[in-house]
Amino acid sequence: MISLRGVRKTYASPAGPVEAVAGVSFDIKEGEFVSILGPSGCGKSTLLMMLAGLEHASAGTIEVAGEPLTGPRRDAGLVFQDATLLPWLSARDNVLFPIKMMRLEREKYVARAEELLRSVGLGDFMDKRPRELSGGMRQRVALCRSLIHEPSIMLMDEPFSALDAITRDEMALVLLDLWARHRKTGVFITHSIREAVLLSDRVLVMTRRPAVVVADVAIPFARPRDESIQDTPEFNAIVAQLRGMIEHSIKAAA
Ligand SMILES: Nc1ncnc2c1ncn2[C@@H]1O[C@H](COP(=O)(O)OP(=O)(O)OP(=O)(O)O)[C@@H](O)[C@H]1O
Repeated sequence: MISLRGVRKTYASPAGPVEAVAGVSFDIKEGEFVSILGPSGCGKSTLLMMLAGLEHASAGTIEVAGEPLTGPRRDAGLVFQDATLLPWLSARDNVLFPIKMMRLEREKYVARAEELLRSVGLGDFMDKRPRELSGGMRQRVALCRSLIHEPSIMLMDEPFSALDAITRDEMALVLLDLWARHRKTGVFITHSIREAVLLSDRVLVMTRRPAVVVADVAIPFARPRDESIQDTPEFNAIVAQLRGMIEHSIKAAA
């Protein structure tokens, strides 16, 4: 579904070129959920922006569904760290906002918006404005908004990192459930190793900037999964293995 070959990104800056991503290659199969872990500032967001078609690669190729990526794609749903909801719209209308932007027929999507909101526990909050919702609720709305137009890919850049620890754990379970229902191809950027292991089929580990992928770890737990897998020795062994890889990649680059 997604294929990267030798993808590089160099930004121009007043202090000279900044090489953010230095030759990344990997494939993601249809329906696979892949997390990307790496040290802060290593180029993860840059990689996601390139996958979204919002940044051009300086070199290399990105293909989505067999076609070279040349710009933003309609069949991708995006979720960022901030929910970025429009304050004057209700939760329902925020979810429906991409439909308006794409000039699709609103009435065809209202039932889907409401079903999505119910599925993340916001059935009683559809008419609320963002200021009447908690941070976790706002991010639930953002998840629903990313799915409203039935995209085949979900691209998520640290969607839970602005939330408190308890809400964050809750949101990982909301996403696990949402993903089980909709089975999109998912790319998830996170700093949380546990979150990555809980949610993913594979975890890619990146080095410090300029980033390359140093490890590609399969997560063997069967689906559907629930939170109880986090208490198993197997889960904790993978978390420890990934933590070791990240520490090693930071030291190696230092
Ligand atoms: N538009 C830009 N112009 C110049 N440099 C940039 C630009 N965007 C990002 N960078 C630089 O590229 C590098 C990678 O940034 P990026 O945001 O992709 O990292 P990240 O891994 O997502 O970071 P974090 O985990 O802290 O969110 C950083 O050194 C950053 O300063």
